[in-house]
Amino acid sequence: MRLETVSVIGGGAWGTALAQAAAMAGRSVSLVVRDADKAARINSSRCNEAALPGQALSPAVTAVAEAASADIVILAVPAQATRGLLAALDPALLAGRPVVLSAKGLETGTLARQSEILADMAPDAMGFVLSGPSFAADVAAGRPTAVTLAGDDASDASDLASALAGPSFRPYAADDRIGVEIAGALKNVYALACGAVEGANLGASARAALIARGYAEMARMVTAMGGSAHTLTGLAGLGDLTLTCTSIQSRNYQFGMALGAGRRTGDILAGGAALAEGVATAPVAAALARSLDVEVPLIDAVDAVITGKSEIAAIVAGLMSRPLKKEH
Ligand SMILES: NC(=O)C1=CN([C@@H]2O[C@H](COP(=O)(O)OP(=O)(O)OC[C@H]3O[C@@H](n4cnc5c(N)ncnc54)[C@H](OP(=O)(O)O)[C@@H]3O)[C@@H](O)[C@H]2O)C=CC1
Ligand SMILES: O=C(CO)COP(=O)(O)O
Repeated sequence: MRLETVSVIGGGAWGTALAQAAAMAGRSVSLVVRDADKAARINSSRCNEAALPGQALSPAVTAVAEAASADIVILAVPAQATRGLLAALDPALLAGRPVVLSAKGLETGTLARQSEILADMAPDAMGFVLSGPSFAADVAAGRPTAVTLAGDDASDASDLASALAGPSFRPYAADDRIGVEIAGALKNVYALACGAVEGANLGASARAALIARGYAEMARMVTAMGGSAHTLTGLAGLGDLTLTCTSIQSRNYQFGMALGAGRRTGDILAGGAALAEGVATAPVAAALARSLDVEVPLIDAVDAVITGKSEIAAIVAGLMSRPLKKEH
């Protein structure tokens, strides 16, 4: 497999950071943004000011407004935009190529994982998923970061990991796409909950309990979907859950803090909140769990708060008064 050139589609924070990481790995990179003026501004200023203010871009990154053929395609748009993006792309750009899905979320309506959307829309593409503890600003600045890169074929995943690995970006190859995708989608839901704990001033002990019980829920979901709970011991599971559920830098955590302070989802969104994927994913994850008959009280709680069905105080009282049971 030739793995020299990379096309990153999506010029937000994560697309820009992944373009920078691929450039630092020695690849020649096109960063596909939605309009030509923005591409020109990025190329002349050598910075994507809207996405990663002040971050200088490697000379190996060129912004373009139209996707062209590349050896590796990386999709970095919000999870709800992936299907529409794929529908608009020339199938020849994807057929037989490694396509790396980097969005963390489940699709509204279909309950689909990102790799299921790819299989629907571009069945001839080779789907990989990339996830793990990695804030865009850290990756782009060259701070040490490690992620999981999973594909059906472990040897292809290793080749791709080698092509994208740089001095500060370390992808570990894996073969459990389901586990990696569910972990990446659900950690955002638990980050909303942990942010709400902070916003409602419920204490660090409550937040740690939430992380541990969230991890247990995640394991039930991954297993029910045919993934491996072992995947959760790695970067995409424990790693990203820890990062996102404890850091105010996380947009999901910030959104949760606003909920915890008593604000409504609609008001937070109307105020121009940054993308928080857990907001769309929580109701989908709750529906998915119901369809699989998996017990997920924390996901249900986040869903209830986000959709305005319940108040945080009532939810906490409800969770704390559930019948006592064995931990495992
Ligand atoms: N930021 C981070 O630290 C990380 C983010 N991720 C994941 O990456 C995904 C993207 O997040 P992030 O980049 O941070 O979000 P941003 O909000 O920073 O950027 C989203 C980008 O997607 C573009 N976009 C939206 N819809 C389309 C579309 N239909 N076609 C083309 N481009 C589109 C937007 O373009 P425009 O600017 O024109 O509106 C925008 O540039 C999310 O799933 C997130 O969970 C994963 C790891 C880390
Ligand atoms: O996924 C991320 C870090 O791994 C980014 O988290 P947020 O989208 O919550 O900022």
